[in-house]
Amino acid sequence: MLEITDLSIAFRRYGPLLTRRETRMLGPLELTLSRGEVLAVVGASGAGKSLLAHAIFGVLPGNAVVSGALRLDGTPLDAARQAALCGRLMALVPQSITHLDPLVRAGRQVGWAAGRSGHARRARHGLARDALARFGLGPDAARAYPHALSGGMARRVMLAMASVGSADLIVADEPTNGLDPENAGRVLDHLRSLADRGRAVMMITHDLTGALGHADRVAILREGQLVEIAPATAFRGAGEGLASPYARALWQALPANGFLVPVAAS
Ligand SMILES: Nc1ncnc2c1ncn2[C@@H]1O[C@H](COP(=O)(O)OP(=O)(O)OP(=O)(O)O)[C@@H](O)[C@H]1O
Ligand code: NI
Repeated sequence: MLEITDLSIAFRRYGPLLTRRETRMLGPLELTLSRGEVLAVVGASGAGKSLLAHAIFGVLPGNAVVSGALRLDGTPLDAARQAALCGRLMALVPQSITHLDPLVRAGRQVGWAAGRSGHARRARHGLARDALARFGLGPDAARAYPHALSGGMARRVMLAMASVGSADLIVADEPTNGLDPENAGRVLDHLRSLADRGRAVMMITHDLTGALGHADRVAILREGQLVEIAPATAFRGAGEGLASPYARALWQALPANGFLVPVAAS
């Protein structure tokens, strides 16, 4: 469904005497995402995970220089199409909870998202209520303004917004940050069920263990480079099924695998 070819992102900086420099932060990389699939994107802080998400939605800052090609269902995904499809055919769960409108009650914002995705006005309220309930939020949360929500509650409101419509492509940037294990499990299960119903899900996370139980494939980013894309089933044993030393080191460093210090990483 989504094809990313030769994608690079650099940032323009101005140096002394009006010199201009570009620093590459991501890529070049290739990535595909199919319907029915959960692709986890894993990497350390600063690896470029959010940049990848923002490139797909066309919401990078003005000093970003993007090259490469994105295609959605075989058609180029250019800026006009990104703007037209965002919140309809494709939905982003942003990493930062500041994306909620501070002046609007949470339930109403989920209702707006339902409206943007094409639902009739009279259906929005019920859809918003159901979407919030899926993530364990009741009427009190729906009535609250964002400042009165905890970080984890705000994140669940954003998840409800992204899943209230019928987006075919859902990109969730750190969807379980700030959530307790029960709610985190609920979120991962719901993302999995969206894929099982034929959507394509990209799940960005620091949490390799949480991702493995729910993802089909895992893409590993390191300092802007795509180190490896491995099936989730390759993360077992001593990581013999993984091609790169870095992926093996990440796997071996997990608590369940004995906290091996990733000395082998290169
Ligand atoms: N507007 C910007 N201008 C310059 N550099 C930027 C900008 N936005 C991001 N970067 C740089 O790009 C790199 C990747 O950032 P990104 O937000 O994608 O990381 P991340 O993998 O999502 O990290 P985290 O897990 O902390 O969210 C970082 O080094 C960051 O400093
Ligand atoms: Ni990020």
